[in-house]
Amino acid sequence: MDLKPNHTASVIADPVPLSKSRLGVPSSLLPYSSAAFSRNLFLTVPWKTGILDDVRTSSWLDAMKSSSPSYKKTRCFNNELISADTDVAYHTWMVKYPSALTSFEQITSFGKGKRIALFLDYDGTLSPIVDNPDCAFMSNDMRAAVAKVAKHFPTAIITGRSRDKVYEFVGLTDLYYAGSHGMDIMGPVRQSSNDHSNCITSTDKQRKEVNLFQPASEFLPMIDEVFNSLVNSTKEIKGTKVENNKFCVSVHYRNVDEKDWTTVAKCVRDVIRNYPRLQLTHGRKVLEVRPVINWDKGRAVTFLLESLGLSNCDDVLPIYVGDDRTDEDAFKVLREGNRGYGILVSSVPKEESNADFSLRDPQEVMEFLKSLVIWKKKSAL
Ligand SMILES: O=P(O)(O)OC[C@H]1O[C@H](O[C@H]2O[C@H](CO)[C@@H](O)[C@H](O)[C@H]2O)[C@H](O)[C@@H](O)[C@@H]1O
Repeated sequence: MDLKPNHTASVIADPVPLSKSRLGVPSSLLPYSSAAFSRNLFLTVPWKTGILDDVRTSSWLDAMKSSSPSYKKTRCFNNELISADTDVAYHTWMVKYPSALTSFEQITSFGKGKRIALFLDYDGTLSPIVDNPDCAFMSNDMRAAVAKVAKHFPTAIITGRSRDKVYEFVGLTDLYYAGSHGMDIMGPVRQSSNDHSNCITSTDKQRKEVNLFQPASEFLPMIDEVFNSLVNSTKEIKGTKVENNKFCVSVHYRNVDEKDWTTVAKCVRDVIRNYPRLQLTHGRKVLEVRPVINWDKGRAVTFLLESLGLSNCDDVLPIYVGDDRTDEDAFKVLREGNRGYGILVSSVPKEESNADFSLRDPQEVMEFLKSLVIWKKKSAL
């Protein structure tokens, strides 16, 4: 792994045991699952009422625990520790979500004569999961692969991180970036994007004209306030890290002793109970506080396709690669109406996904990106 010098970040696999709930999360805790979509961007969250709070906290804990290893790690494979049981389960799971590498011909034969648009998640997809979120560097090889693929296909990174932070990690200019789970999009200038309020024309770091779309801009002061409260309320819990992702806040508990997870959950609950317009979602050992608006990574994909002039075209094949629960919104958008392919990155079996294919880890993601470039070059001959 080609990590930046002076940082020794160990790569972590996040086995999620299969359970009755979807992707290991009680369905009530999935993003937007209990929320009715309103006509505008704002949603109501019926479960945020006082009497349910204690129950909620224990559900939060269930969800937090569901992302921790529950079986013995026995063997090393591809830099990851996995169990023999998981290995069998993984191969069974792959029948439903076949490898995008072994299915490469199927993907490209469908993509023949079509314009491919690529959407890539960052953490766990382009960079391995590591203990310290500030050290989640992508390798130089991966950076080169992303740079090459972006020369051949319109490519966007869609991440839960702040847009500035992910740009700092990726450092490539030929891409589009959507931060804060799609709530902060810097994309190409297109007339159609102007239909959206909160969309302004701006310039990027290269002084190129771009469209900036921030549907949750009014939440900025609230998010800052909540970030400060969470930093303060969790400061005594060893290992907690609170990250300001501009339009959302991440509370990491990866490095917190499991006996203190209840305390983390309580701190978050106690802060957000004062903010009915904020909601909680779960990621990989992280609690994420975000505005209650009808916007997610799926909406960001639709928005970017529109901005690129690639929506409602039969000759376009969007491909989204991601590893997390929030990526399911994007997989769903592509699955509905057979618009494109979703590829779930996971080295362990997960529950039902809207993805079509899988890749084991960022290394395989890189192979997939390289294969796309080779295929594109060959088909141009
Ligand atoms: O949408 P993504 O690009 O996948 O971002 C989701 C969250 O990723 C980061 O946290 C995760 O990766 C960290 C580094 O490997 C890891 O330490 C943490 O446990 C993971 O949850 C990021 O720090 C979050 O802000 C993002 O929301």
